Amino acid sequence: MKIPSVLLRFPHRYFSKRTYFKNLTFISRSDFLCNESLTPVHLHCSKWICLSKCLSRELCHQTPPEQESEGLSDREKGLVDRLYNGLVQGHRACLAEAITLIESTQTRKKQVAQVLLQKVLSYHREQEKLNQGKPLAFRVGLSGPPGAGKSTFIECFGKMLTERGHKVSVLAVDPSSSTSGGSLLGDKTRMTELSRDMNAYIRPSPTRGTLGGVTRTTNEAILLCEGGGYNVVLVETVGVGQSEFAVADMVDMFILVLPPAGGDELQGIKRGIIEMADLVVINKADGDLTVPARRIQAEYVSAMKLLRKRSKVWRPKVMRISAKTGEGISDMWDKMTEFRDLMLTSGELIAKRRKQQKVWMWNLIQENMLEHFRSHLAVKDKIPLLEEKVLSGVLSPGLAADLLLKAFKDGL
Ligand SMILES: Nc1nc2c(ncn2[C@@H]2O[C@H](COP(=O)(O)OP(=O)(O)OP(=O)(O)O)[C@@H](O)[C@H]2O)c(=O)[nH]1
Repeated sequence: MKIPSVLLRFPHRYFSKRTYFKNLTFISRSDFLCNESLTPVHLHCSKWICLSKCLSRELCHQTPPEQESEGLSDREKGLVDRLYNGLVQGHRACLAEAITLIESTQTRKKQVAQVLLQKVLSYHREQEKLNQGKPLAFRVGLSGPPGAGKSTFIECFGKMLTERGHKVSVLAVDPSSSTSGGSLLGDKTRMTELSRDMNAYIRPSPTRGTLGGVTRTTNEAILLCEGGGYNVVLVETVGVGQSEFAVADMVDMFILVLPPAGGDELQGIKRGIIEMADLVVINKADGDLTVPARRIQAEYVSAMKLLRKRSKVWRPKVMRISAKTGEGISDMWDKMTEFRDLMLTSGELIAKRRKQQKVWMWNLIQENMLEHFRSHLAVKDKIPLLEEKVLSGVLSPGLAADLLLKAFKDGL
């Protein structure tokens, strides 16, 4: 059954009792009237009709998510149900617990987490169908060197969005935290006001060490945040490693935040990151830094003209903002929504997300295969010995790899 032009709306744009109407689906009155099969009406006002979620599930012919929990114990099923229900009702504590579950490295917990994720995915699919196939949330990657003002920016930007009725989640990707023992990002003390805002959720760094692990949990955390009703998901990463390349592969729009500093001070920033940016913002364009900010903006505008075109409908832009005074932040959001709308109407956004799903799948395969290889009985004991021989120059890396791969294949 096809429902024409079903719209998901932020209820509080139309009604004042925000919490009461949360998670209800609104369709326009004309669409309601031309579809005889839609009967259970919970609420009705001049322009919009409200349907309950259970009705929308029936309409989408989804497999009941209950079927996905086969194989779990009653306790585990109870946990999945509790987290799922809490999540879709927008409880932050359940979202936090669900993300902790997907970050777990224990095999059993990983299985439970996957069941929860499947349920959230089914919920997503049905909500997106009701939204005419349009994504429910805007996924934005944010990167920049330490000290560029990312947290000051997120605090200011996030507050502006929540005041406008959006729900914002901030996820920090920081693989360095596991090696250095300290976290560069995701520290809630850096965004004190936003972390107290009930319509914002800030998640500290993932705890799994490898970039692959972090990528996986961040991708899954994005889905959970969206399931929790967050319609703007910011993924923050520090722009001096590999993580921002991974983040660019999970978001709709990638933004680079730079300080008004010249080439020498930005040596840590890799050229590749600039190529990936859909928007470059020069922060701290206030006071004495206004003039240097203007100069850097002009430099980036001309440099970016030389970059390969990645989209048919969008040329990367360079803007000036001040996270301290808030100047330019609203214009920046306008540019971001312009980007999203153009990408959506041209079909590029959906194509990008599809491609990202494939990249994600292969990343997971790569990560798991390597883990499987390293722990396989046929090679596990040989690895240290062959590594030693490569280090001492007795064996070439190529030959050592061939020997290990052969042992692995023979042992399958
Ligand atoms: N003048 C001015 N200073 C700013 C602005 N934004 C941030 N700062 C200052 O720049 C410094 C670094 O800001 P942060 O927001 O901590 O920068 P960050 O990119 O999150 O840095 P890390 O926490 O090191 O990753 C702080 O002293 C801020 O007060 C701005 O718009 N104008």
